[in-house]
Amino acid sequence: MKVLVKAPAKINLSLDVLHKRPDGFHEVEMVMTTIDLADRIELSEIKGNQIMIESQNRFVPDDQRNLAYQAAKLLKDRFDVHTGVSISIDKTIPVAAGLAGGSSDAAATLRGLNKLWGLGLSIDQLAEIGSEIGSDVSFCVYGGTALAKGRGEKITHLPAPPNCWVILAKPSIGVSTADVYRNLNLSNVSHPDTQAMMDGLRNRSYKEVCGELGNVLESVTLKMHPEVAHIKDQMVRFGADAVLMSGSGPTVFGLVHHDSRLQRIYNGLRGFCDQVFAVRMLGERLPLD
Ligand SMILES: C[C@@](CO)(OP(=O)(O)O)[C@H](O)COP(=O)(O)OP(=O)(O)OC[C@H]1O[C@@H](n2ccc(N)nc2=O)[C@H](O)[C@@H]1O
Ligand SMILES: Nc1ncnc2c1ncn2[C@@H]1O[C@H](COP(=O)(O)OP(=O)(O)O)[C@@H](O)[C@H]1O
Repeated sequence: MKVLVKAPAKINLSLDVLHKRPDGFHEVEMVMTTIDLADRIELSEIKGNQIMIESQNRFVPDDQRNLAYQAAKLLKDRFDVHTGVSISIDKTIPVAAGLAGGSSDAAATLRGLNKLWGLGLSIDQLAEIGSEIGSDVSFCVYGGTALAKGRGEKITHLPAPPNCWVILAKPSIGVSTADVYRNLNLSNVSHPDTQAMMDGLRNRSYKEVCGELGNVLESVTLKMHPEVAHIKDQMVRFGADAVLMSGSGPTVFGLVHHDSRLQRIYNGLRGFCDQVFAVRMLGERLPLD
C-alpha cells in the first residue's frame, strides 16, 4: 500500500523572542501560516523492518538525520510497528531556508503513517508527538494559521490571512537556525507587536497585517549575510507591499495584493536570485484523512 502526503512550507508573519530558557531553547511568540509551496512525500510499505529515505535533492540527508526518518522511527517504536517503510521526498521547498521544509516533511510523515499503519491517532496526538522531533513540527502537523508559543510547540489557531500573493526569494546560502539563535542579543532588538498582528488577522485587514510584519531574528541574519538586506531592498523597490525575512532566514518574502505587480516583482528578483516563487497562502488547517 502507498500513501501520498503534501508537506507545505510556512512563513512567520511575526516572530518574537521573549527570553532564553534554562534548557537552552528560547521562549517565542510567532504568528505562522502555511503557503502553497510543498514537498510531496510518498510512503510505501516495504518488506523487512527498515525505514528507507530517498530524495532527488542532494542537501537532504538519507539517514537518521532526516526529520521524516525520525518521525517514522518515533511512531514505529512507540506503537510497536513491525513493518518496513520507504519514504520518498520530492523536494520543492528550499533546504535550510527558514521555511520549515524538514519540519513539514516530518509532520507529513506523521500524518501519512497514521493512515498507512492505521494507528487512529488524533491530530492533537500527532502534534504532541511532533514536538519531540523539532520546535516547528507541531505547527506543521496542523498547518493553517496559528500563534506558536513555548519553544514553538504551543499552538493557538488563528483566522486565515487576507487573500494575497506571497513572493519568496531564497539567496544561495543556507542558514543554521541554532547559529542565529546563538547570535541573538535580546538587549538590542525591536520586538514585533504580536497582539496587533493577531488583531489584523481577526479584522481581516491586509493593511494591518502588512504593517505588523516583524521578526527579531532578522537583524541577526542580516548582519551575517548582507545579501539578505539587498533582496529586501529590491523587493520593496519592485513594488511589494511589505517585506520580511522568514524564520531564521535567509528566505525573504513579500506580500503583494495586486496581480498586476506580481510579474514585475518576480522578473526583477529572477535577475539576480535563482530561487524565486510566487504562491498563495493556504490559510486554513490541513485536513486529516
Ligand atoms: C526559527 C524558526 C521559526 O519558525 O524556524 P526556522 O527558521 O528554523 O524555519 C523556529 O523557531 C526553529 O524551529 P526548528 O527548526 O524546528 O528548531 P529546532 O530543530 O527545534 O531547534 C534548532 C535549534 O534552534 C534553537 N532554538 C530553536 C527553537 C527555539 N524556540 N529556541 C531555540 O533556541 C536551538 O539552539 C535548537 O538547537
Ligand atoms: N526532510 C528534510 N528536508 C530538508 N532538510 C532536512 C530534512 N531532514 C533533515 N534536514 C536537515 O535539516 C536542516 C534544516 O533544514 P530545513 O528544515 O529545510 O530548514 P529550516 O529549519 O531553516 O526551515 C538541513 O540542513 C538538513 O540537513
